[in-house]
Amino acid sequence: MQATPTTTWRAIRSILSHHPLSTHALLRNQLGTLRKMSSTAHAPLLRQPVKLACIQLAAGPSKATNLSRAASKVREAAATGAKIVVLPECFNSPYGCDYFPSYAEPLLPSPPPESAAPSFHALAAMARDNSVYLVGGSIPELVPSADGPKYYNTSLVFSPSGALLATHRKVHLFDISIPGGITFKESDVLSPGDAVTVVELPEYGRVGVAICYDVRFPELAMVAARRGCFALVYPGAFNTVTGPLHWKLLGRARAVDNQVYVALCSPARDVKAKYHAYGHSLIVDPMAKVLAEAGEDEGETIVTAELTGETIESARKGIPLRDQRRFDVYPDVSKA
Ligand SMILES: O=C(O)CCC(=O)C(=O)O
Repeated sequence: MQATPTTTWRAIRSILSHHPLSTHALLRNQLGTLRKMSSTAHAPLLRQPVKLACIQLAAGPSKATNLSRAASKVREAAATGAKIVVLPECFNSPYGCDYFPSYAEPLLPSPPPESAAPSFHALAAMARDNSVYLVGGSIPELVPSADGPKYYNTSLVFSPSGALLATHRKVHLFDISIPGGITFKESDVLSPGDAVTVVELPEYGRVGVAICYDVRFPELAMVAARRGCFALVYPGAFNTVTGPLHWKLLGRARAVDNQVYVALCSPARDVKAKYHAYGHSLIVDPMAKVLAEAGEDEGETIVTAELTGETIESARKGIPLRDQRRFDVYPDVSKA
C-alpha cells in the first residue's frame, strides 16, 4: 500500500500508544510536520479566479431561433467578464421524448457537416466569437447504426478558440414515475452514456460535466471531483414537481460532499410548453453557500459568480475531509 500522510499518521499514532516518553516527543514532532505537509501537499485546483455564468435560456420550438437566442445570451454573459459560460439541458429544442429524434444531430464525422449539425457549429462559433469556454448545455445526439438510429442526451464543451474539448452523454436517464406528480421515461428514446466527463481548461483547471438527473448520483460527482475538478457543472431541466424539493438541495449536497463549486443551469420556464422547467439556475460554493440563484419569476436571465481557488482551499483546510477518508472502512469508488 502506498504511504500517504493519512496512513503515515495512523502508523505513528499506533506507535505512540506503545512507546516511552522520549520516543513519544520525537514522533509527536514528526506528526506535526506531516500534518503541515498534508495541508500544503495539494496543488491548487483552480489556478486563477474565474467568472462563471449560467444562462437560463428561453427555448421554443424553432431550433434556429433557439440557436440565435443562445448566441446573443452567450455574448451578453461574456460581456459581464464570464470566461466559463453554461447553457441549459436541451437548449436547442423543447424538452421531451417526442422531440429528441426530430431535433437530433450527428457529431461524426468530426466536425460534422454544418448542414447536418447546426448546433455543433453554432456552439463552436459562440465560444470562438466570445473567447469563452462554453459548456453547451445539451442537445439530442444522433448516432446512426445498422440496428436503427440511437439517440443520446449530449453536452458539448468548446474552448475559446472554438475547438471541441469534450462531450458528455447523460449517464443516468431520467426515468421516474411519481403518482399525481410526473412521469418521464427518457429510456423510451435515449441510450445512456457510459463515461465520467472531466474537462481540462488549461488556464484554470478541471471541470466535471454531467447532465440533470446525473446530479442525483453522488458517485458520479465524487469520481469526477477526485480527478481534481474545481467545479461540477450540470446543464439541467428539473420540473415543478421535483425542482422545489430537490434542485437546490442536490446542488448544495454535491458541493459540500466534494468541497467544489457546483453550477446548475436550467432553461427558463415556458408555461405554454408541455414540460415546465423549474428555473432557479444556481451557483454554489465549496461550503454549499448559494452564490447566485435565478429569481422566482423563472424567466430568462443570466446568473454569474466569481470562483476562486482560495475558497476551495479554505473549505478543505477548515474541514479536512480529503485527509480523513477511511478507505479501510469503505471502498474508494473513484479508484474502481
Ligand atoms: O431528477 C429530477 O427530478 C429531474 C431530472 C430531469 O429533469 C432530467 O434529467 O432532465
